[in-house]
Amino acid sequence: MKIKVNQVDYYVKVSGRGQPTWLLLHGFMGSQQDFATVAAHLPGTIISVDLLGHGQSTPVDAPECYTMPVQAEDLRQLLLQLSITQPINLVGYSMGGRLALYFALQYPQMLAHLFLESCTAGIADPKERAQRRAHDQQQAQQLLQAPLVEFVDAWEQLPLFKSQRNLDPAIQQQIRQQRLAQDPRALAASLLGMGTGSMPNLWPRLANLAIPTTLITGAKDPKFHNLAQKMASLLPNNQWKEVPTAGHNVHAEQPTAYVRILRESI
Ligand SMILES: C=C(O[C@H]1C=C[C@H](C(=O)CCC(=O)O)[C@@H](C(=O)O)[C@@H]1O)C(=O)O
Repeated sequence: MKIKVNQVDYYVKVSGRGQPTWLLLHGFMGSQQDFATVAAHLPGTIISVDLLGHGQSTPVDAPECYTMPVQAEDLRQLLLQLSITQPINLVGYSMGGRLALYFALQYPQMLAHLFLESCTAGIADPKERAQRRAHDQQQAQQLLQAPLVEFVDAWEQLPLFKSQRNLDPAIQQQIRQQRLAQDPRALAASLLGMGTGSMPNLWPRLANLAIPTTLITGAKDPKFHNLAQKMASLLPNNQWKEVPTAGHNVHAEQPTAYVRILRESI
């Protein structure tokens, strides 16, 4: 179904019923389809959303619409429109994890449990942050000037996704087709508006996040293993679950282990 929030039509899929309630946030170039397998094996009510500019939600090419404050407020209003009044379990993967972390810091009263899969709290060092922002801007320009297929081809070669080559070819193709179906203008705006180089530095705020938090990483993703290790040292109420045979996208590579972590953590 489509839910209008601040002139944006968000595509939302609601499955199951009763408690607990889950909200699942996909990653960059993803959609609610990413979590279809996971959603089918969770108890209660599962809300999957196509984030702004992704999937079937309105493609907007204004970067200022993609900032974390705007997107987190949109998600808050979306939950209110769905009459969600009980604290929910919020699950975010990669870009969706960065947004989930920001949402948790802004609206802690709305959450029962926070799950952060393969994500970061931003970049604290100003020089590193500027370098990343420049990289995000360069990638945004490529999205605007070159065929999307060239961007997707390069993206698939990132070290984070090397372990995905062990996936069933049909699943690999599904992930690829989902990326190719995105609106490149919206993807560029997303990178500029809330890319890792643009998002607020949330590291100083982690010590104040009292919500039970579960960090999830794949052992074949050293970069985000190290980020999770640093987050685990700062979050006051957390557990860290690492899946030995997975890379960056744990839920796609090891869905059974992933669902077990979610179900056993709440
Ligand atoms: C490449 C890096 O950063 C990107 C990697 C993962 C994030 C993501 O959402 C990937 C989704 C997917 O393709 O499965 C993405 C993000 O958080 O927006 C990052 O830009 C890196 O080395 O940090």
